[in-house]
Amino acid sequence: MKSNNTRPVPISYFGTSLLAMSLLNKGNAFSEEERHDLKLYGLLSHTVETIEEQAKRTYAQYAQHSSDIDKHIFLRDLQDTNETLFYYLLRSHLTEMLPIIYTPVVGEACERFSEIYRAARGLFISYPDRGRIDEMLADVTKKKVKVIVVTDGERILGLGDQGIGGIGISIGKLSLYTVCGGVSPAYTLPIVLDVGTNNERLLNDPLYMGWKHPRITGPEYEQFIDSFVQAVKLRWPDVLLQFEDFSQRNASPVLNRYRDQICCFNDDIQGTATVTLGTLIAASRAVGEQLRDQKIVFLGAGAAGCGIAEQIIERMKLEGLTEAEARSRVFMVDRFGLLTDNMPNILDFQANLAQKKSGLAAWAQSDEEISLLKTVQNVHPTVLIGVSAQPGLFTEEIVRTMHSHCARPIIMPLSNPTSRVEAHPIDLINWTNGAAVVATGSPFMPVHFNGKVYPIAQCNNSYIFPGIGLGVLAVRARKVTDLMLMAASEALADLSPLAQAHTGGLLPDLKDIEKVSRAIAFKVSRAAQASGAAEKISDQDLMDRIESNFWYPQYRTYTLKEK
Ligand SMILES: O=C([O-])CC(=O)C(=O)O
Ligand SMILES: [Mg+2]
Repeated sequence: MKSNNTRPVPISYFGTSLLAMSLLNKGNAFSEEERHDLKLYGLLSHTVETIEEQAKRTYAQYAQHSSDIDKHIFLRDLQDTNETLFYYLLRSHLTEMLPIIYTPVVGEACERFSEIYRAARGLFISYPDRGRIDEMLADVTKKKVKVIVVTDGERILGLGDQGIGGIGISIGKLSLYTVCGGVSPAYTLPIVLDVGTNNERLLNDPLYMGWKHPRITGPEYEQFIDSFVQAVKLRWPDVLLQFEDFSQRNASPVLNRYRDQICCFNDDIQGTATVTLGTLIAASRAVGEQLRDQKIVFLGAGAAGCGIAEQIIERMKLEGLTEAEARSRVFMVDRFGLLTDNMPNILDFQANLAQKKSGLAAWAQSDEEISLLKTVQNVHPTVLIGVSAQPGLFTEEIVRTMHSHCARPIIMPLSNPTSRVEAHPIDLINWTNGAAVVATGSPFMPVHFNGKVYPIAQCNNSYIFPGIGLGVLAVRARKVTDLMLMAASEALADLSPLAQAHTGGLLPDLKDIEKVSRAIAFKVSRAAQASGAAEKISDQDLMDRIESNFWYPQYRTYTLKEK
């Protein structure tokens, strides 16, 4: 690990209040000199420890918990006590602990938020307090907030409305900004907008800690979101604002309203699209083709699915197809069947993705809804993507049918968490006799089949947003443009072991995630400059900026600030 700036940091906290500051606390790692200077004598036991020693003890404590949710609670406690140690531990056991602090276990933590609640973290901005948002933002003691993840908790992963429990996902995502993308935890802020909940279980739960009221909607909701965004702009004009897990109904309108007003993106629409596109470019290369050669069927035509589809179409155009050619290769199926232009109630963001019924062959001409199976039987897709949040819908029949027309089908059941996955990788590998190229949204163990080991790529936004954050911070980008997202996909695809060397995983190993984030940050920054969203600087300066922005979990030396 390289090192952060090593100069002693003057701080104004000492004694018990210093130990209570999770960003500054070092526990028994405070040196003799610091103990003296910062009035810690007697508050700590004799032995001065290194972070390695502390991490050994902490890992042993972690390992004593048998359930995943208890492990999650333990790690969150550590995060609230000593953030440097938390990130040190996480970084040392990333593959093991990422699923605990993030997808899938974070889903359960959101569902059970009020039950497992320990200590305050982040900001809760509730609708009844709408007149005081400026004041609430002023209560944040962090001097510089550079990345915010905000949710209104209405569509947490595939788990629906979790009310204020949604802040769990904001916390989890920001932990990844730090451990994967080197964004200092001192610069991050999780926020939940409490606009009520329609989850009956929460409304009837005496322990629920949020505003017990049905969700506000329509103009009241819009006005509230607007007050929030304007207050953020005023308080932290250069912040990167990540919208997370808003409902399908609100995600696109909110993004469209604010994407030119503040540096922001929607992780579920754009982050998912970016990582999926990167994975698909890599998968196409792995089977010796380009993306333009693929025929793609989606199950799930929500904001996330349509966001991915549009990004794929943009890329196919860059690879030389016309818009019409690209659109003719992408098919969206949702619970009403294949999306066609004669259907009533097509949503705005779906309209351009509906196939022209008149342009399809006889199989699509009856008035009945066209099922996923029927679509696969007739379209002969080479790529199948699941973003339906409905488990098990990629059935054996569908997968075998797909494989009968395509030697190396690319199959991506992306729904999260694990309980929502459209098919399990082991089945996909079995049903296709080992031929499928598989990527999932949640983490899965490698599959052993016929004496071979198949690593399962986790096509999750976590490959992308930390790198985007690092890049945006490095060049202080004013916007997140489509060009920047496209650059992030390409950077990821270029690092695919399977595409490069025809062996190994489709996506880079998690142990290389810092390298991946740096590479993405570099290309994203370049694209920001090319889009006019950031000042131009030389490659060397850019690399220096990325490196100097990268925070490592190491203790700094403190001295008491002179009054
Ligand atoms: O958090 C994840 O694992 C991916 C994501 O954004 C979602 O499913 O909403
Ligand atoms: Mg999400």
